Amino acid sequence: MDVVRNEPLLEVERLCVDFPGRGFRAKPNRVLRDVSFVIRPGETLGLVGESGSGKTTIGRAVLGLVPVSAGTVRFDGRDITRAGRAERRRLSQDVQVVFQDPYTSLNPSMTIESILTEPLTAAGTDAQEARRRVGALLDRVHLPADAAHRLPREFSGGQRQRIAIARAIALGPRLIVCDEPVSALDLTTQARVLELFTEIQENTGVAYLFVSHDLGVVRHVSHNVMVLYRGDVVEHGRAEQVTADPRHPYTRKLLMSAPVPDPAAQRLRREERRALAQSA
Ligand SMILES: Nc1ncnc2c1ncn2[C@@H]1O[C@H](COP(=O)(O)OP(=O)(O)OP(=O)(O)O)[C@@H](O)[C@H]1O
Repeated sequence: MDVVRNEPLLEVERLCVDFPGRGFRAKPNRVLRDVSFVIRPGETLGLVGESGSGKTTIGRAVLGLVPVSAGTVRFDGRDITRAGRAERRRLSQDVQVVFQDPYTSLNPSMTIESILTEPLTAAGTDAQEARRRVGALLDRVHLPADAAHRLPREFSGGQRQRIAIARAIALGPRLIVCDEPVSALDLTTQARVLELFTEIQENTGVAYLFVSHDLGVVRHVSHNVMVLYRGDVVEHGRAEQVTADPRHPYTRKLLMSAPVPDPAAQRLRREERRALAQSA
């Protein structure tokens, strides 16, 4: 993928996040240490690492959902680390999120039309105009117009994730934090939803911070990849470089555990894993 060269949209510099330690007088637990990266308009940064490495916390820090202990998060040149409620509301038009679980991220009692008009009316769009835009939003995620009057439970996991994507793009954001957006889906559905993310990016120029534990998924959609291990960045570079020529042993391990449908490639991986285990 060609990286769009431009001024940074999101600049995270030496970000540190602490959570309170467990127990009386316990020291705070530092879960992110000096994390720095840049995302330019139209670009995707894939963030990978095993469970507990701090991926979600980075996304939450960008969304202003966790307090930042040190460092800065700049969006469009402005430090948003300590943005107040009014600025956060303004930012919510520019920065949106798609969560992992398509079964819990949509309100089960709301029709798809209500789910999609909610962000629009909250941002001041007239209710009639908001309803008018629903058909176009559904079309952009390849769902039929009659989906508008149905409830989330009538849709499959992949279709629900399409609805969540339609909601995320309703306000024309410039950045979407995608937190494990395909992890709950089967492999075929994953591939289709990843294709949709790419198509939307090509059509709108939106940037993604794409969080996943699966390097195999991340390399399909990312221009750059950052690998996180226990709160530290251990590798950061162009997606092709990180996946073809990983520098860090942890990245190599992640790469070898990524599922591949091709049996010959899987055999090769098994052999590589065995060789690596013997040399360790
Ligand atoms: N609200 C919180 N309070 C205390 N500790 C937290 C909180 N949220 C996360 N943590 C801790 O911070 C660390 C990083 O968690 P985070 O959810 O960012 O990891 P992750 O890489 O996204 O993992 P997963 O893939 O399992 O979601 C973990 O040790 C976790 O237990």
